[in-house]
Amino acid sequence: MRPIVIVPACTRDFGEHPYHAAQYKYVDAVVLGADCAPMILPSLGPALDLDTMLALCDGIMLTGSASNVHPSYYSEEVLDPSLPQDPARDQTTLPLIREAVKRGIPIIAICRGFQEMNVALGGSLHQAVQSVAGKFDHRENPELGMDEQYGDAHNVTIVPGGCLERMLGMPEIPVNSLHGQGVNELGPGLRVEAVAEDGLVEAFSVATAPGFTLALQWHPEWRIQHNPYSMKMFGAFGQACRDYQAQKHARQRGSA
Ligand SMILES: N[C@@H](CCC(=O)NCCCC(=O)O)C(=O)O
Repeated sequence: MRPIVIVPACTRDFGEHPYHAAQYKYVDAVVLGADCAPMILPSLGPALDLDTMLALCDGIMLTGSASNVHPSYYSEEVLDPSLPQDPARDQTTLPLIREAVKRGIPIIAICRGFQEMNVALGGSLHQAVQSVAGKFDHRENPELGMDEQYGDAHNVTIVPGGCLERMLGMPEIPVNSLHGQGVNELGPGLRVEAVAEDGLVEAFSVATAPGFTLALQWHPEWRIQHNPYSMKMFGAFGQACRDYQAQKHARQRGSA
């Protein structure tokens, strides 16, 4: 059986009705990149039976989203109220992340997922990176086509000795960039794995976590099979999910 990877949904309105939604490319990446079985998790917030869902899963993928993590979670006021938020997703993923890290459940986090992981674990964000002295504008140009928006935008330097360097074996890789927010303070116990040319943190892992953790500001899920770096990262995540699943089944047999 393939490991089950839960993918927390965003809340989106389609017509008059709110939906729990996840984009195809993230769900596809779990299959094509990690060879795992994706399961979209409704963003029920406090109504979610966290214990049951975490007992079911063998991994978690936190997706990107146009919505921002509410800044009250890192003690700030909303800077730009015109930008979208997703309180239901915040109320679902922030406690989910803390509990999953504690249990050693493998996590891969992308863009908004990267940001909510940092906030969940005690960090803070720049609400508008482009307004920070010395930082580039990391947003995509919405007037361009999708292939250009998700094309290479800048390089990231891979920090020597980290898990990302072990996965990729490269000192630097090109990445895409579609975000207006970014890491300000990194949460305690988080390890920088890659930085952009302007010094912005672009990847981290949880040094104190018992399990696999990899959080990426860029989008490896985009046309994943055409990007060898993305396939290596998702391959490592998938293997971590298989290892976690085997250990969980061994524990269950041991207690049977
Ligand atoms: N809203 C945050 C995170 C941006 C993000 O996740 N962008 C990707 C949205 C589209 C997709 O999922 O591919 C920010 O602006 O920093």
